[in-house]
Amino acid sequence: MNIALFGYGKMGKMIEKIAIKRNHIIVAKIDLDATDINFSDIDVAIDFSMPNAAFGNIKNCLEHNVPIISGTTGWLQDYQKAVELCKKNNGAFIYASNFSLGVNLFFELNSYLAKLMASQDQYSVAMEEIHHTQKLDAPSGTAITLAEGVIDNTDYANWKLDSAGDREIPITAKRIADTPGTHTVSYESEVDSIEIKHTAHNREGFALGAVIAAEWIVRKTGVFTMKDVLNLS
Ligand SMILES: NC(=O)C1=CN([C@@H]2O[C@H](COP(=O)(O)OP(=O)(O)OC[C@H]3O[C@@H](n4cnc5c(N)ncnc54)[C@H](O)[C@@H]3O)[C@@H](O)[C@H]2O)C=CC1
Ligand SMILES: O=C(O)C1=N[C@H](C(=O)O)C[C@H](O)C1
Repeated sequence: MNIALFGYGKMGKMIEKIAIKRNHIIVAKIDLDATDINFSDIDVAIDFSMPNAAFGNIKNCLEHNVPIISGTTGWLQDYQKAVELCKKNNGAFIYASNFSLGVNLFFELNSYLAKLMASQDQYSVAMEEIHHTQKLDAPSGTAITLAEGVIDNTDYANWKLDSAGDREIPITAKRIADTPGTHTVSYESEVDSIEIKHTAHNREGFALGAVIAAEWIVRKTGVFTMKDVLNLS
């Protein structure tokens, strides 16, 4: 498969390694706004760029009939516009806040635990995410997806960075050098705590998941999620 990388930073480079190992060809590495991209060569594009660049890259690919996988976080105010563009162009698009298999299993576990806790008013929920110091957005996209998993299954209505009011999930974001991504969901009562935690040891899981999603989406049309790719529920 001919793959174009939008964003050639920490993730772009890791995806390149894994894609080549899986016998794909990297036909373009776009690391800044570019106007001279040869879209006719590209079977699928993978975007791990920056919050202010992702939507433009997704739009560009969809308007040139190139399926696009995006893992960039911090641009979700434009997600619905991307969905509309995909439908209008009869294209193919996946956004995931986290492409690793482990985190996608963790999302399922989080939703299941939230369902169990929905009727247990003595517990209150909180989340913590820890990432490297270069991360631009907070809270992480993964923490937002985890919060949405709780909101969908309980009477929590919203999430908030740091302190939170009634029926709001507080998310703490910590930045510690060289931390690929650690997420904890905890339920506290007066007498005990329940915690679930996912720790990424490196970026390989994110990159492998993105390449698997790119392999999966070719010749499909529609807006998909990692649940579709991994056949979860
Ligand atoms: N969904 C997932 O599984 C994961 C998502 N991420 C997200 O992916 C994004 C990238 O992460 P990293 O590679 O660690 O960041 P990075 O900062 O190492 O790389 C981003 C690259 O994007 C480039 N860039 C800037 N403007 C661009 C444009 N208009 N078009 C193309 N490239 C452009 C920058 O020059 C930079 O090299 C972040 O939003 C991060 O939160 C990171 C890891 C996993
Ligand atoms: O910026 C990162 O590094 C990561 N970003 C994603 C997020 O915001 O959840 C996924 C992963 O945790 C690494």
